[in-house]
Amino acid sequence: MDHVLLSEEQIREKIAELAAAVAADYAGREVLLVGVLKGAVLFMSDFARALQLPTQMEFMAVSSYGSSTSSSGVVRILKDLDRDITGKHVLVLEDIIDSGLTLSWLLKNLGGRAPASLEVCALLRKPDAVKVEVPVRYIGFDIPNEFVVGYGLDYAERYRDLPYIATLKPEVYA
Ligand SMILES: O=P(O)(O)OC[C@H]1O[C@H](OP(=O)(O)OP(=O)(O)O)[C@H](O)[C@@H]1O
Ligand code: HPA
Ligand SMILES: [Mg+2]
Repeated sequence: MDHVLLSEEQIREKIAELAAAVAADYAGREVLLVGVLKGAVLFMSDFARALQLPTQMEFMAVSSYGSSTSSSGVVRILKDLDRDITGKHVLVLEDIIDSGLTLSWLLKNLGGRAPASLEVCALLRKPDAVKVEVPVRYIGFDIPNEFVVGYGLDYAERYRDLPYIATLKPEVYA
């Protein structure tokens, strides 16, 4: 680990803010949260509890990084949604937008399934790494273009369990 970028408390406060914004915007509607596995699993679990609205949860697993620190650009569906989202208000929960390739692909894919609405809530975004612009309604933190781990984010499947977000020493992946 290099240094802690976002503490447990900073993450908790930000999730409360995001959940309040979503609750205000979606009042009176039922939201279908779609978590993108595996990275978004901790975010999904904390966000769903903070959100004071009736929600349902679905998960989709896609992978473009494998054990590398840069996106291959090739997105594979490892697990699809279990049900139809036609007519649903879908809010996609992502842990991070790095190149934007995963989300851009996912939004096209989900958009083709006729949801009533489709928005994104991402905890982290790296503005300097973006290769494709993706329309994102809710953003937690803009972070520097460094590889980060923790709070769901992995390097070669490790560190997802950390309760905070930290940068990884470059020599670990160089
Ligand atoms: O904007 P991008 O450059 O596409 O990167 C973001 C995506 O990469 C990570 O997933 P990963 O493929 O590592 O799968 P994982 O969540 O199972 O770790 C992350 O969880 C996002 O889904
Ligand atoms: O910085 C990152 N860390 C972990 N996983 C990731 N997937 C995209 N960017 C990252
Ligand atoms: Mg990963």
